[in-house]
Amino acid sequence: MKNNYKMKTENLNFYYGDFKALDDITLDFKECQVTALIGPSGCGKSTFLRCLNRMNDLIPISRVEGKILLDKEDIYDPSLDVVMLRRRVGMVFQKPNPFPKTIFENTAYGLRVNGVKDKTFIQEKVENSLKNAALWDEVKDRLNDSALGLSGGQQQRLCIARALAVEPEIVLMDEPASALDPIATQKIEDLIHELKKQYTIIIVTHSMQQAARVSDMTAFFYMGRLIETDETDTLFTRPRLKQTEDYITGRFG
Ligand SMILES: Nc1ncnc2c1ncn2[C@@H]1O[C@H](COP(=O)(O)OP(=O)(O)OP(=O)(O)O)[C@@H](O)[C@H]1O
Repeated sequence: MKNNYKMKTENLNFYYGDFKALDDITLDFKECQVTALIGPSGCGKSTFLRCLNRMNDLIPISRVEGKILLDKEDIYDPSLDVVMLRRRVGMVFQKPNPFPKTIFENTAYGLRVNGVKDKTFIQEKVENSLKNAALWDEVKDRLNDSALGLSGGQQQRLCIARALAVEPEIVLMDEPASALDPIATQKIEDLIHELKKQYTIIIVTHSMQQAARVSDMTAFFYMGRLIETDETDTLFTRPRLKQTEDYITGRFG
């Protein structure tokens, strides 16, 4: 039987030392949908996102309780291969972070790390990933130039191409457009619309307008708790809780 979710958290708690940053979060993400995580600064959105591909493992004082399922598999199961998890659940960060390498090598990076040697395969993947990230036409004649010479918006699309090259199933995006100008932001938003045909996307955004434009579902966090989640149209027009209404109408946060 097919799951009705691609990924799911069950009663997730997360601690930085004694500080409980996430409190009892149960939330699911459906395949090929975009889910936006919104809420005031410090409410735990990025912490939650980073739990989903175990990026928080790198923080020594951190501790997780509860379950996170990818399909039916618990991603915190000791037998799980974390490198494989991060291949399946890719991530794009707030600030574009290309490596000081060529555009081609940035895109091919994950394939090389995963031991792929076939040159033709790598070339095809690089081209496809750059096309999927809506960057190919702008860079196809300078694939061997440094990625650091690209504009901020181009660098961010390159980081998206790099994430796509290893064929993830889920793409996590932590405020992917917050460092970009309105035109570059629009390109990333258009891209998200295209990508959701193939990928499950979870995006943290500070912009409620952006959440309303790009997402199918929205989850509102406040002080480490999931307050309300619903279809985006419903959450923004008919929130069930006063706290959500106050936030989306700008009365706090
Ligand atoms: N490495 C860390 N060590 C200790 N506390 C942390 C760490 N990272 C985040 N926190 C704390 O956890 C809480 C949640 O932070 P988080 O960055 O997840 O919030 P956020 O909603 O993404 O905020 P913002 O919108 O400002 O990015 C905050 O109180 C923050 O200070």
